[in-house]
Amino acid sequence: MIIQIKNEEEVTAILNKTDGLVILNFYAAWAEPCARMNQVFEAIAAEYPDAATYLSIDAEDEANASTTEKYDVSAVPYFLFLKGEAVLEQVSGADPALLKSGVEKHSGVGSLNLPAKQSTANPSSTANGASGEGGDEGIVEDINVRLEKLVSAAPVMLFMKGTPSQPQCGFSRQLVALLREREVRYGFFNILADDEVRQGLKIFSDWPTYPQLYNEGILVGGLDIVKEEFENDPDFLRPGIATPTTD
Ligand SMILES: N[C@@H](CCC(=O)N[C@@H](CS)C(=O)NCC(=O)O)C(=O)O
Repeated sequence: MIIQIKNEEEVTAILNKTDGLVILNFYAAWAEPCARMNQVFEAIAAEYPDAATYLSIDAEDEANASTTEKYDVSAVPYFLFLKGEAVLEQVSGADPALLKSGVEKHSGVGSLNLPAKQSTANPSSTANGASGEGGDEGIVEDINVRLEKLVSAAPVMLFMKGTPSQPQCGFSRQLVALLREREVRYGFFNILADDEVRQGLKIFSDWPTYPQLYNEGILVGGLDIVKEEFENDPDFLRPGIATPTTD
C-alpha cells in the first residue's frame, strides 16, 4: 500500500510511529519519468508490502513545500530511504533497479527472497559498504557496481559538494547555476555525504576533483569542461533532458 502524503505533519507522524524503513517518493505529475517510477514504486510495494512504509509526495503541491525543502528535493523523481531522522539512501532519477535494490538492502527482504534473476546491474545487499561486511575484494567490487549504477541513475548526473540548493563549494555552485540557466534536468549526488563514493569515483573515472558531470553514464568533466561544452554547443545536454519514450 502507498500512502499519498498531504503535508509535512503526516510525514513526521509516520516517521515517529515506525522504527522501520520509510520510503518517500517525490514526484511531479507532469513528468513522464515520474509516471514510470510511480508504477515501479507500486510494483515494489506490492511485491514487498511489509518491507517498508511507502509514501508518495507531489513535490509541486504547495502543501508539501516544507517537506521538499526539508529534504532538499530539487529534481524528480527522487526517492529517500529513511529510518526515523536518518537518511539511509537517496535515489535520484528514474532507475528502477537502484530503487529495488535499495528496498532489498535496507529492509533485508533481498536476503530472504531475492529473485535469482538478479543481474549484474543489481548490487548485492552490502553494496554501500555501510555494514562493513565482506572482505576487501567484495567491497571493491561492490563500490564499482554501485558507481556504475550511480553515474547513470539519471540521464544527466551531477556529483557535487553539497546539494543544488546548498552547494558547499564554489565550483559546484557555479555548475549548478550553469545547469539551471540552461534548464538542464539532472539527478545529483552529494559526495560530501558519502566518502566511499567521493574517493571511489575519482578512481573509477580517473578524475580527481568535483563537481563531476555525467551524460548517459559517461563522464563529461568538471566545471571548466562543461563550460566549454556549452560555449561550443548551446544545446549540449539537451538530448539528455528530452522526455524518454521507451514504449
Ligand atoms: N577546475 C576544476 C575545479 C574543481 C576542483 O578543483 N575541485 C576540488 C575542490 S572543490 C576538489 O574536488 N578536490 C577533491 C576533493 O575535495 O575530494 C573544475 O573544472 O571542476
